[in-house]
Amino acid sequence: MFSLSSTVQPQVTVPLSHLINAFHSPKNISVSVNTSVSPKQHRDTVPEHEAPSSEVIVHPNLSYMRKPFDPALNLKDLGLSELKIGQIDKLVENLLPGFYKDKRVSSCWHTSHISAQSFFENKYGHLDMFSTLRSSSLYRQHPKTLRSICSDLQYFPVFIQSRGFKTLKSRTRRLQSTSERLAEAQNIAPSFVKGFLLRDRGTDLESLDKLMKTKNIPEAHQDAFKTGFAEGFLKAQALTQKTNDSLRRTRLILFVLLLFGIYGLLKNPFLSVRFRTTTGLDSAVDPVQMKNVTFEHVKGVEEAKQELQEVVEFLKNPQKFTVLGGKLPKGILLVGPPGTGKTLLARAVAGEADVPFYYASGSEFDEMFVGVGASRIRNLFREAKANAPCVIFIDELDSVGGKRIESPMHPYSRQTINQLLAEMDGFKPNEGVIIIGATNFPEALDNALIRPGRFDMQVTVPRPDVKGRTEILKWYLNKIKFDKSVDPEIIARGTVGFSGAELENLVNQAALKAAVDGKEMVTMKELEFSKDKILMGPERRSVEIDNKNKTITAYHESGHAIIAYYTKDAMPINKATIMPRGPTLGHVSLLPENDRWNETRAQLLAQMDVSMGGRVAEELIFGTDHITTGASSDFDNATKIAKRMVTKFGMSEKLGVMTYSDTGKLSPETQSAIEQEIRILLRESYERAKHILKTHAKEHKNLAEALLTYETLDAKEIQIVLEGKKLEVR
Ligand SMILES: Nc1ncnc2c1ncn2[C@@H]1O[C@H](COP(=O)(O)OP(=O)(O)OP(=O)(O)O)[C@@H](O)[C@H]1O
Ligand SMILES: [Zn+2]
Repeated sequence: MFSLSSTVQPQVTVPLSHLINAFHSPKNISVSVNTSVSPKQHRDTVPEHEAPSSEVIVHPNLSYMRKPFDPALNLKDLGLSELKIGQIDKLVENLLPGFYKDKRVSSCWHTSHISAQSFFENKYGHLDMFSTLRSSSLYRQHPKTLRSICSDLQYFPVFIQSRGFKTLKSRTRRLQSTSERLAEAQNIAPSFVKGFLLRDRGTDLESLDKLMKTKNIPEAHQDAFKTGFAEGFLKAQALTQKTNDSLRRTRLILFVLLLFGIYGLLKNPFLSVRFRTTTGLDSAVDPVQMKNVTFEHVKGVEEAKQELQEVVEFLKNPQKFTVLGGKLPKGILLVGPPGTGKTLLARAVAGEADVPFYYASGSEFDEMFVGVGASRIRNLFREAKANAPCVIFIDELDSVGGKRIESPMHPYSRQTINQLLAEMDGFKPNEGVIIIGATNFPEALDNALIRPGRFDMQVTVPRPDVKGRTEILKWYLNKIKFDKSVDPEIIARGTVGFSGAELENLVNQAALKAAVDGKEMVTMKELEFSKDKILMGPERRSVEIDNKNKTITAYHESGHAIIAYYTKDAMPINKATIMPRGPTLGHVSLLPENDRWNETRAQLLAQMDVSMGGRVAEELIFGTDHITTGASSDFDNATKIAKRMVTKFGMSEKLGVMTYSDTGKLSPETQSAIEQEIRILLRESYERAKHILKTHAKEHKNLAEALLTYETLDAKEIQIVLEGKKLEVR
């Protein structure tokens, strides 16, 4: 493996400004108002209502609803943004005499009980007349005249900044003005506030008539002026209607929620507990019928399945078992690493016996409130007993039944454990309730829990062996489309230590990769790809590696490969690549023929030699001055093996068949003897690797060149190159 040391690791950096732009540009494009209001200011201002300006409409649910941005609707330019509602009334009254009276009455209008200054306000609230004015046809006909009217209006005594940034201060100031206050009052404030806000409205305006006269709007155009207003009105009306509808809806929802809250409070003063109790418990005591999951679905854990088989028989017919006086365990503890199928097994037990399955996670019972965890346990068991025979499954049993000292973090854990113990003691073996607990740390469990009569049967669910992994891979491969050439066993051999869940993920990722690449079927290539991805992190195709580093990596990796190929006890090669992945620039993967339960001295030495191959290659090809940092993890690996050989496996003649566990506590002589032995093993290994690479210099060169051309070579291709044959062009 050619590992990247942190000093040379190239980093992909995204300039901060790009990020900022990426986050902000959409907002900036759509609207300029309020984007820079800080969250605090939001909090301070949201209970009130944002003055309806032409761009932003704020709902009480605090979400901003924006009309699509229309650059033509810029009130500020017109000088109309600072207009009072009373002024609008006058304007309309003058422009369209009788307009209010004649207007069609919408079916859902409602009477305000606080009278506003005009009928229009009472009925429609505050409208932004001037945006509608601008969008009307009149504006297009008389842009100049209208603009000057508007600029006159600007000098009316109102001090409202309706665009730009909003501050708390400007907000308060705005509240003292009238038109927006009205709008706010109508939209969100309760009626007594409305009364208060409306009291001091005072608007005495010059009539628009006068204005029109001073601005000399010709007679003939006054009709058009009015029509323009009418058009604008209708548009604005529709908009207000929409806003009001949604406001009403939100208010209704809030009201209902409030009612619920009050009801809860009346029923139980400890509101939060009650809420959590009911919701949490309901979910805990809902049984799931697990007919569809059977032992057939759980692969690679044959022993566990066999042990659980008798539990299934018992659940099918509890009486039959107890007639003879035999006792079945009440509780079964499934012990194993995460993702090995413990939950699946428990479900399969219920499914096989065709009984209800109650699932609960230990962490659900861990409560800050007194008695809640315990009462959940009580409810769970009550439900289960009523529906026996059944299976109760408690995942993460250690988080409820752990040996905890009472800590402030888990104040009532003791109570919860005691409740669990009491419940388990409280029913008879033939009642037909089986409790299955799962844990990754059996040693963390409270001793009281594993006494006879409680969780007294332990079933280990280990990580699958190569046979188990093959079965699991086959099982999940059968759910996707895969090529005939796929050999699950090869993948299984390369995935030592994978759990069932990880293997499922591997197959899934391969399927995704095939889909992304537009393939019709999953092949070995995708499976290998996703295996490497899970083992080593994603490929880093975007990383630009210069030719010099590529060449070094190619020789380094072929060094490993050549040693592996020509050393008798080394594992067979599976693949060599110079594709950067995770923290590495390239790697060679070897595949044990089988899971190795034991390793011989020769095998360990061979592993060390293969590790040395990378650095030796660099030294031989580029010279001592040009060796790189890329071999550090190789040396780690080799040193670990050598150390274990000396201190654990009794494989050093000098130190004999003895183990040395805590090397720090040994005498200085012994320590230095151990160091000496490790050093010798490593040096000899280095020399062996050098010898092989010198002998096969030609093959080494060929392989490195093939890697530079093809980036990745599989076992067969490596063999072809090393036999001196030509690779087929891919
Ligand atoms: N042996 C297996 N056979 C088939 N599928 C498996 C196996 N092990 C795990 N899986 C798959 O992985 C998923 C997760 O496994 P499961 O939740 O049963 O693991 P677990 O041991 O309960 O893990 P945890 O300890 O994290 O709760 C399962 O739903 C299943 O799809
Ligand atoms: Zn290496």
